[in-house]
Amino acid sequence: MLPVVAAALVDGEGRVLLQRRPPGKQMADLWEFPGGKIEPGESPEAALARELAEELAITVDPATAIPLTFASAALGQRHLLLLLYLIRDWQGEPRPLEASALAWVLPQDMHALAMPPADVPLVAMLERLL
Ligand SMILES: Nc1nc2c([nH]c(=O)n2[C@H]2C[C@H](O)[C@@H](COP(=O)(O)OP(=O)(O)OP(=O)(O)O)O2)c(=O)[nH]1
Repeated sequence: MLPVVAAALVDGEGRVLLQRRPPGKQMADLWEFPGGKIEPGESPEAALARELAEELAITVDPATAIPLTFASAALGQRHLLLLLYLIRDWQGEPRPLEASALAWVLPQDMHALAMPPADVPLVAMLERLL
């Protein structure tokens, strides 16, 4: 089992921040929610704050991360459990420290982007929940 946390960072217009996976990585060039693997002993919220600092150079208070929904999907030989959190407050302007690009996208417009298979039901949930 691969536990992963990811963030739906939402701006005042209801757009969500996506990042593009860089070339050379697994699932290169797909658009994903910022986040990553939970390390042993780490809480999901702490992992999320750490990943957002590493990937976007923003500061998030783990206590303000709101559990939104999750995805459960096969990923090669492993099984991905992706916990998606809603984040409305952060400090700093997101910068693509690891991604090849960032984009603010309305959930309804995400269908036009190539995203990991596990993210497809998450997009449908965002359309209903945001
Ligand atoms: N962050 C993120 N990961 C996703 C999404 N959808 C999805 O299937 N994943 C997968 C891709 C990766 O296998 C895993 C996330 O872990 P990661 O981002 O730390 O993995 P990675 O391969 O990019 O990095 P690494 O092994 O070099 O540390 O979850 C998503 O929307 N956001």
